[in-house]
Amino acid sequence: MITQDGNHFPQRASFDTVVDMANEKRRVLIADSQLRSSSFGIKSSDKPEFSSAGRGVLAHALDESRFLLQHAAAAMQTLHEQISNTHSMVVLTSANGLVLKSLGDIDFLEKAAQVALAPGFDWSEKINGTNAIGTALREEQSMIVHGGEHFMNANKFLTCACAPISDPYGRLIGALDLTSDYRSFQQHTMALVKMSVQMIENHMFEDISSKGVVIHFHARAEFIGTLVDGIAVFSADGRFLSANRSAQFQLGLSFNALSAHTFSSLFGIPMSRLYALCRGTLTKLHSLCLYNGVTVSCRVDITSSGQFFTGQEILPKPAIDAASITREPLSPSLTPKSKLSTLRYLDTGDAQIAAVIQKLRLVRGRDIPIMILGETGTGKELMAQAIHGDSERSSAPFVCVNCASIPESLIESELFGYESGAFTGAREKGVIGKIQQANGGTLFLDEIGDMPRNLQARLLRVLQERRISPLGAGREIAVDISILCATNKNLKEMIACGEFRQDLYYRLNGLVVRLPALRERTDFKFVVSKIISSLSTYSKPVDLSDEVMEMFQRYQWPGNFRQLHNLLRTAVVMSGDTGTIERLHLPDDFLEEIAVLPCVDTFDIPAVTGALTNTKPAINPFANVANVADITKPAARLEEVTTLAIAQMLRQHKGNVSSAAKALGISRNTIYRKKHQLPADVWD
Ligand SMILES: Nc1ncnc2c1ncn2[C@@H]1O[C@H](COP(=O)(O)OP(=O)(O)OP(=O)(O)O)[C@@H](O)[C@H]1O
Repeated sequence: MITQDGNHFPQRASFDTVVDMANEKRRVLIADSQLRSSSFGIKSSDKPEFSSAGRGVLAHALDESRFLLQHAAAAMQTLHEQISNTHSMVVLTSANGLVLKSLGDIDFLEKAAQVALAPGFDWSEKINGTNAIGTALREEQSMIVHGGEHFMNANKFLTCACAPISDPYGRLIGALDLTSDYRSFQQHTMALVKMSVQMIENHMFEDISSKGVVIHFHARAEFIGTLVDGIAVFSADGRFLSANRSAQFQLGLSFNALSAHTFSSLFGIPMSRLYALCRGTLTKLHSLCLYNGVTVSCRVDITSSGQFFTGQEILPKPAIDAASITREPLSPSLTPKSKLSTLRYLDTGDAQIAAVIQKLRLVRGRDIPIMILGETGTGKELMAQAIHGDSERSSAPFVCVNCASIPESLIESELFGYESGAFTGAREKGVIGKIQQANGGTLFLDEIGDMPRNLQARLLRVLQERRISPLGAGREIAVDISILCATNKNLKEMIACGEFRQDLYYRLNGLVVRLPALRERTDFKFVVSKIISSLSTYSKPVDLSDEVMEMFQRYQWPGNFRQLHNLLRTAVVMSGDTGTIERLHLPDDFLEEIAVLPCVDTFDIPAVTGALTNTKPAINPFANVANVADITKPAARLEEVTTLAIAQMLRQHKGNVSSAAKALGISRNTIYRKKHQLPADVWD
């Protein structure tokens, strides 16, 4: 028998025997780790070396871990909410043990700061000796390290449970850890961490699902679509691509062992038979027999284009999708020409978006550089992917360079690449730069406004001459790329201040399109329902209560789609089987912000008023605030409105934070967070 951790146990071991073996195994692993720690030259009395890795290293690690961070955010938040007020912290690290993100209780955060659980600190065994993060990463299995089991005395007040995280290709990419004061040790902590890791790993399948045939399976049909759903992905011709933890567990094979298998060797039928079985019945469950004799229920996700989906996409599926699936044979040999437009997926009923898509279609195939403008999270990158997906270049690479997240010192080598020995520390074989990687396809320069000034000239040359010279190469390489870029900065202002080259600007802006902010979109309700249905594909449909929809429409969504997506992801999980997202499923910080907004009948929000006419106004927290007229100007920004309301209430309560917070229905912390923005007279 193989557990979900990959541990091997004899088939007929009793439960007690299994527990004893697990404990014994943990003791052995801790003892091994203690020996390793000594061999690293660390002493238990040493003060931990808690010098932060530095902004450059952290920025690089954050950039490299974007995929992990993106998929871990919601699970971390949910775990954090589950353990709030238990003096604990949730910590996400890279595969090297560098803390990328931590969430925790304020009181414990202060204590934890002394042992540096903040981003940028290194918890590998080499630095910290035996500890759950370092040891779990070293052993590639979940670990509890409790109190005195920590190698360093300074860490002995902690109890930590950590589980490693693998990407859909079976590569270790990080770890999730829950750390508390050792006195608050809970038996179920490890289970919570493992469940969160399973959520993160399953969520990552969104990204790989478009690359193959996705099989969801479980011996119990009702578990399909839940956390323990087995997910395995195969290429169109049946080669194994990926499997989540539950699939590995059910199949009794590790990721590496599965790599030698095919669909038919595991599920007992050839791929062509699967296609025939699924024709016209994609949502139906099929019964298949695994190679080990276990019968499982399966659901298969396949798209008409020979590409496949998990149902987790955020984009609407056009009605013809389903129809063509039932009509056409699901043959892997379909040519890219039958591919549905990806731009069309983004056209969800907003007039501004429709106009943008129309313009983009007019320049399709002309390799005209396109500049996408819009606030953060408005979908610029998604639009860039859609432009590429609709172009003749769609079978070649789409390479994204985020100019803001690459440290300035690395951006040149990242873009242009280098040859072996180009500089000290360069990799032996050299590195192919992103521009060359995009050859034949599309290079997307995200956050172009953050491109360092000295590299702007080099980039301009590439755009003019379509040639690059990698560092240390002494030769030029021709490249054939289509250029897209995006920014939320005002490049014209940057040009006026001398921060952005005018000639580069004109090279990049063959066509400029601006994406509307979420609050301006007239298809708001539609996109909300689309996102919800993508998030709740496997459970029963989820709705928003009228009250929540009213709040959503009143809110300004400074983080746009990204913020909406994250909020809904957690809300869908929290709403469980109730089928409706209610106020109690929304995060406190959102409720606090919405509480200080005037209700809809006092505010004129252009894009949503039409949709709001029949909605119930929320209780207006401004009812007691003097001088409401100041803050109800349509142009007032969310941040200003919030600050002004807090200032007015503080004046009214003579600087008493508790009373003002109570009157506004927000927490004292929210007021303290805004302290630096408040005028001095509010405290008098
Ligand atoms: N039309 C849409 N419908 C649903 N979700 C969307 C839509 N557009 C974007 N998203 C989601 O919102 C998130 C942010 O999108 P994206 O990264 O494309 O935005 P961006 O404008 O490039 O952000 P930034 O400026 O911060 O880089 C992603 O998770 C994306 O899937």
